[in-house]
Amino acid sequence: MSQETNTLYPVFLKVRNLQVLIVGGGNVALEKLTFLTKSSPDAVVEMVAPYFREETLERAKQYNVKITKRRFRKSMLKKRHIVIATTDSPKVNKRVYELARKRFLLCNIADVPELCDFYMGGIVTKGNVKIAISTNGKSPTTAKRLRQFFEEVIPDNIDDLVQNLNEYRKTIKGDFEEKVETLNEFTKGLINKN
Ligand SMILES: C[C@@]1(CC(=O)O)C2=NC(=C\c3[nH]c(c(CCC(=O)O)c3CC(=O)O)Cc3[nH]c(c(CC(=O)O)c3CCC(=O)O)/C=C3\N/C(=C\2)[C@@H](CCC(=O)O)[C@]3(C)CC(=O)O)/[C@H]1CCC(=O)O
Ligand SMILES: NC(=O)c1ccc[n+]([C@@H]2O[C@H](COP(=O)([O-])OP(=O)(O)OC[C@H]3O[C@@H](n4cnc5c(N)ncnc54)[C@H](O)[C@@H]3O)[C@@H](O)[C@H]2O)c1
Repeated sequence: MSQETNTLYPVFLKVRNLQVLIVGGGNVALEKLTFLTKSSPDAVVEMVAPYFREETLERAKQYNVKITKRRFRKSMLKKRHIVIATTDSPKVNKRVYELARKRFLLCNIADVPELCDFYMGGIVTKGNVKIAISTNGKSPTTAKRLRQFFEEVIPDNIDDLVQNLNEYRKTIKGDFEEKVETLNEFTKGLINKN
């Protein structure tokens, strides 16, 4: 039996430097906006839809998200890096996807894996440490449960280790290779109990 492998390549985007458009303002839009801003409160986002849920408007206000109350238009893809479509019209979602592809924009049609250039993942954040989880689009529920599991088991003070090593690395003398060796020697006990 051949085992499937996840070949997606994860990256950690500086969304404060990117222009993100969310098409739609309903339940799914709120869910995507919530996870996006939870992980990246500094994301630069605009939302376009004729109708917005009250909770979406509240969340948007909290995170300086620009609200545009009208139907999606092609011109709204100008000067955009990423577009996420969440409308209840498969036709509109498909159009967003096709226009985005033409412009080489990264596109996610929420909950429609075949119309996604990337997937949103489960995300665990502890200070400077962030873990992103994907099930290759196969089981969002598993991604959510794994996220909850790692939120529990990763100690809140994991960031102290990062901060301390960041300080320590500034004090080490020597060339690049010596520094790498010192840092590796210093931390090897973290994974090898012997
Ligand atoms: C991780 C997370 C992030 C986020 O949403 O930002 C995320 N989905 C989450 C939850 C969730 N979504 C759904 C359920 C109900 C259970 C279920 O239906 O399975 C639950 C669970 C729940 O809510 O309990 C519905 C759903 N989602 C997709 C489909 C279509 C399909 O699978 O074919 C359907 C069916 C729609 C329908 O019935 O029509 C598809 C996608 N959802 C993804 C991401 C991408 C793959 C991620 C991966 O590789 O694992 C992908 C491919 C595209 C995308 O949307 O990016 C977030 C958890 C965040 C957290 O808690 O930390
Ligand atoms: N609610 C869920 O949890 C859920 C789960 C799985 C699948 N879905 C599916 O996802 C889709 C969206 O669900 P929802 O609950 O967010 O719907 P919703 O009715 O809450 O929101 C739909 C949004 O799309 C907007 N919209 C419609 N036409 C538009 C256009 N031309 N341009 C811009 N925006 C437009 C509406 O104004 C509204 O803001 C539906 O097809 C639904 O069946 C929803």
